[in-house]
Amino acid sequence: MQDRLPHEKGFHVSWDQLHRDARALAWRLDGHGPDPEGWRAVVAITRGGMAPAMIVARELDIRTVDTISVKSYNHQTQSEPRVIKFPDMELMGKGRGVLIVDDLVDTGRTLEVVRAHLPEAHVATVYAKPQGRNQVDSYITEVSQDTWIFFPWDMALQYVQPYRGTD
Ligand SMILES: O=P(O)(O)OC[C@H]1O[C@H](OP(=O)(O)OP(=O)(O)O)[C@H](O)[C@@H]1O
Ligand code: HPA
Ligand SMILES: [Mg+2]
Repeated sequence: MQDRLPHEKGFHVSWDQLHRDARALAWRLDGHGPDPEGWRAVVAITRGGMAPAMIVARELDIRTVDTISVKSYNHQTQSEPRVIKFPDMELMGKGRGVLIVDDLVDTGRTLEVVRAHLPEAHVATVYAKPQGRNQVDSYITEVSQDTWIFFPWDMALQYVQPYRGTD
């Protein structure tokens, strides 16, 4: 993470906001599957995609939920991202009718690798940055490239000094 920071701006997402945005994503996807019976499975990109994927699967009544895991770093040196855990590929096929869900797209490198294995799947993220936006079929909110998105699972409530400090 060190090499991704500092970003100029921070976009802090609460659990409540994430829930609303993931629901909005589900509603947007409803009825837009390639087949009349609707989306047949959700594949979450671990780990950040798991919370939004659960919310999307719940809203759209999809019971087949699987995961894909992509490793971008080898110890501390950056390497080509590769899949280290696949979903059930017999079930997923080329991805037709499958929703791939992640929390966000940044550079798009993660999605590029995932798409190569499930080329017919629909890729949906809750948030998107411009550099990776063309790797995503559906998203809810765009933030600028120099914004770091802070997710609720990476944050905690803590005391802050009043704006007008006391001496
Ligand atoms: O578009 P990219 O530049 O590839 O970045 C986006 C990916 O990076 C983050 O995951 P990360 O690899 O940090 O793992 P995590 O989900 O386990 O936190 C995020 O959850 C996306 O999956
Ligand atoms: O903006 C971000 N926030 C959290 N994780 C990330 N992984 C890549 N970009 C981001
Ligand atoms: Mg991730």
